[in-house]
Amino acid sequence: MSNSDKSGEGASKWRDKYLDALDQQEAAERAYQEELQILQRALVRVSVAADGQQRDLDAALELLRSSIRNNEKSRFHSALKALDAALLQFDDARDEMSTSLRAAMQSLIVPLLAREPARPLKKSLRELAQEVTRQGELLRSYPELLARLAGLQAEVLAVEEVPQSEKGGFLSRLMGSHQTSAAEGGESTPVHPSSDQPRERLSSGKSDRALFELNPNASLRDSETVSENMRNIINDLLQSVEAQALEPARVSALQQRLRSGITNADLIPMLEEVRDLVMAAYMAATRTFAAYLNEVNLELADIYGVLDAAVLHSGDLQSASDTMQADVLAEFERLQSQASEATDLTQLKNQVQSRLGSIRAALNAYRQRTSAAAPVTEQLSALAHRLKTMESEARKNREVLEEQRKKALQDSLTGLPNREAYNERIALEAQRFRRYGNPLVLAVCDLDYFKKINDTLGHQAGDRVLRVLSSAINKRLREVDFFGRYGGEEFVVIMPETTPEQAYTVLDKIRAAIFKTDFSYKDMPVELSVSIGIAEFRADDSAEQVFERADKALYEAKAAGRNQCRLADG
Ligand SMILES: Nc1nc2c(ncn2[C@@H]2O[C@H](COP(=O)(O)OP(=O)(O)OP(=O)(O)O)[C@@H](O)[C@H]2O)c(=O)[nH]1
Repeated sequence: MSNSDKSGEGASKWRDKYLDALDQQEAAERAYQEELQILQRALVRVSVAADGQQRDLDAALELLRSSIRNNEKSRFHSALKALDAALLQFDDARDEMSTSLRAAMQSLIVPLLAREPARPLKKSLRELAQEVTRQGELLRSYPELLARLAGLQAEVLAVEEVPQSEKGGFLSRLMGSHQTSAAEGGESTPVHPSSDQPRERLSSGKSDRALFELNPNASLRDSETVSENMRNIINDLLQSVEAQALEPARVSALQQRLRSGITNADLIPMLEEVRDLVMAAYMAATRTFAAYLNEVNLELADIYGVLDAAVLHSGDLQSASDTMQADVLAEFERLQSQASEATDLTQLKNQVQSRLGSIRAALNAYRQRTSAAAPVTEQLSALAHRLKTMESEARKNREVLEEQRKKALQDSLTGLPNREAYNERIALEAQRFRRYGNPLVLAVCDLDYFKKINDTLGHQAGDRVLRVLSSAINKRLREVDFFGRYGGEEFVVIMPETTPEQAYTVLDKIRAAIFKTDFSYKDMPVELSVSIGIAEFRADDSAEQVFERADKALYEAKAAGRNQCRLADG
């Protein structure tokens, strides 16, 4: 190849390379322009969304938008600088605002706490104060925090206005009454914090908390409708109650309320009602099943009686079988001895044939004697087999049922009877008290400063404290006393045949013993103490009224410094 050919080839290679590079450059340019446009559009949208927060910020955002719209590069840079400064200012202003909002919220909560509201209300207020400290930096959390504060404030103030006689029992307010009033049951009556029904006020205060427990990201606007998912779950629960044909009117009223759409404000009172219905349905189903098992047991006992008699009457079958076995064995023995004595094969063959004939005859005789009775015997043995299976199934069912019942009435953390078990027992004891008038005492115990234990050592330590405390109290009470976990760090003691003074002596000893207990968690000593409120049953008292008095005495014990017992006022 000549030199000029070589240089022509080299030039064309370089041209191709140059054209390729040019194509790549153009493609990169196009991509860059597209990305730039996307960024500009996004910037404009964000700036529109951020409008209206603050005047300086709005002006900086408008400057930025117009520089983008008119494609003015130099203005774009100065607009970015102005925006930066406005944002810093805005941040400071927002911090200031959240600090002053936080202070304002706390200054609203403190006077409410100073009014010494009932313990559950006090708890809710304290929790709210903590949440304000925790979440107070987020301006968007204020609508929810304010709604909670408004609800609690209404409760505190309204409780003070409602005369004692109209308040209803603490228990019924806390647990939710089993009977709903016409207003409560009304189709679309929204349950609002400002409602003047004491139970509803309390429930709605709890609603907010419970909602957050269900979904920490939940928005708590009372007027928001509840999600379809949640409505379906409630509906499923109602259907399971409906299947038990229990309180059909109440169930269909709830279903109708659900269909017409419920808001967050309605949710918790409704869930409380559904919970009561489901519990009642479960208990009713348990009772029905237990009654059925009882009937099966009685029937089994009857059938066994009949079988026993049949076995007695089948004595002749047994003797037929014995005769047949004896005949067959005798024939075999004869066969054996003849076989050993036989001198030739033909003789042996004849002897075997004759003996086999005898065995066949014995078997035939047995078959004839038993053939008449055979169907009855087979039926009896099939029946016995079926009965055995039924009996073992019934026993298993009984065990499962017993297990379920135990679980439903037991607190899983401490193994103590739970609030449902307390409800059953207190109703029984109150009935006995009304009939016989023997002294009956109810005490409410509450661990002191439990929150501090949880906060400093963690929930696991708290749980261990609850278990230790439960067994420490339980082992010091009599068999006839009832000791259960009412909820959280609160326990209840029912002491039948006991005067308040006797109860005081026993419980104060227990209190002192707990205070002396050396408890430590991971080598850290933890001081434990309890406060106890004690109240006796008086004529015409309901269990709720006595609970309320005991709880009030407990509150006084707490206020007087904790680690003490207090008798409710006469
Ligand atoms: N570890 C644990 N903590 C629980 C349980 N149930 C409730 N608690 C906590 O118990 C604490 C109760 O706190 P508070 O009502 O403020 O009562 P306290 O700190 O004992 O204060 P006083 O009763 O006034 O002496 C809360 O922090 C609850 O979270 C539980 O099952 N396990």
